[in-house]
Amino acid sequence: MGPNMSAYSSKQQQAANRRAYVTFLAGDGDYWKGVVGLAKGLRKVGSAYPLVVAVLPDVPEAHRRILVSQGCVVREIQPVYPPESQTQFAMAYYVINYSKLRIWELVEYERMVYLDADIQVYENMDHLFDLDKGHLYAVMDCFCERTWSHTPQYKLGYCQQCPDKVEWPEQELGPPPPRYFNAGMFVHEPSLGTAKDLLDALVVTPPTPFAEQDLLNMFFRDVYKPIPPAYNLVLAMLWRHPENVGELHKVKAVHYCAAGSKPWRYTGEEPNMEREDIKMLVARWWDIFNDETLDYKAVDEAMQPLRQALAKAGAAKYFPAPSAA
Ligand SMILES: O=c1ccn([C@@H]2O[C@H](COP(=O)(O)OP(=O)(O)O[C@H]3O[C@H](CO)[C@H](O)[C@H](O)[C@H]3O)[C@@H](O)[C@H]2O)c(=O)[nH]1
Ligand SMILES: O[C@H]1[C@H](O)[C@@H](O)[C@H](O)[C@@H](O)[C@H]1O
Ligand SMILES: [Mn+2]
Repeated sequence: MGPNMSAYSSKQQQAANRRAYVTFLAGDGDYWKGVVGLAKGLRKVGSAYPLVVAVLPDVPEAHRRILVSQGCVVREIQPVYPPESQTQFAMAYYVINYSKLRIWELVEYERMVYLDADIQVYENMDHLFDLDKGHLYAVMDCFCERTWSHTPQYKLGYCQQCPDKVEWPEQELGPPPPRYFNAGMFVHEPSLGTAKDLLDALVVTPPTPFAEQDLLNMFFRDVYKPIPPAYNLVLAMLWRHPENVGELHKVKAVHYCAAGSKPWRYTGEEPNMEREDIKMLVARWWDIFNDETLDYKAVDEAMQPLRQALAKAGAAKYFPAPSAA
């Protein structure tokens, strides 16, 4: 390798070092299992970038140690609280998700892909880091589940996934609601300026049922760019809008967000949970979680620069993660 080439690749390397997946972990419950599953899933698809876990102070030391032993980069963040209000969140615990706003403060990274702990990645999606800067990329949500029952969309049976099926009554309600993303997955650029603006916006914005998801939708309205549902398959899409899902085996990331679908709590009892596709997706999650060959080994770390270089050169498919072999 000539001197120019090595200078080039070290520059590439520096850029790669400033990219990471990031997830969020709060409390001493069982969501750490989701994070472990995600870390192993990212390894299985040969992702070139680390998984940062933004943890709240209430995550026990024992859980943090498990995450580190799985190769995660653990970063403690301080909780963020919304202004006081009588708001009923769609799920009572959504209030803790305001702390997700802290991930804009992780400025040692220039580009991050945020993933909820209840997401599993089944296909490599490292190319998301190459998208044009200046936008927030995420998948459009679906308004058809009961969690949306407080909204005019739900009451009318209007969903942005099929806007022509039930027409929005523009005469009565004005223009249709702007495109709305699910905040379980998005591509963002950390920035202290944006982080401050988000926290300032929070102070003057009354809390609403979908907590930080609503706030992020308002804040990024003008720079939001939708990406295909395959990057964050909200499970309800399977029974609400199957025509928008495409082939299940081509889906890159599955979001186990429907009531009763978290794999580590799955009983099959809630509505739709007895579906064959759901059972298959839950089993697929467990296969990865239980696969010891996907456990982190320090040798993976040593391979990272090589994997990144090959991924850049488009050779990722010829070079699967060694642990997945
Ligand atoms: O006790 C908990 C609860 C949640 N989380 C973290 O918070 C994330 C969000 O919680 P859920 O995945 O249970 O929430 P949903 O997917 O049902 O909710 C959706 O709406 C939320 C509104 O607050 C968020 O925007 C969330 O990212 C979006 O996918 C989890 O994945 C996990 O990363 C924890 O660590 N511990
Ligand atoms: O964030 C929520 C959550 O993930 C719900 O489970 C889903 O029904 C909604 O569509 C979504 O907006
Ligand atoms: Mn989720």
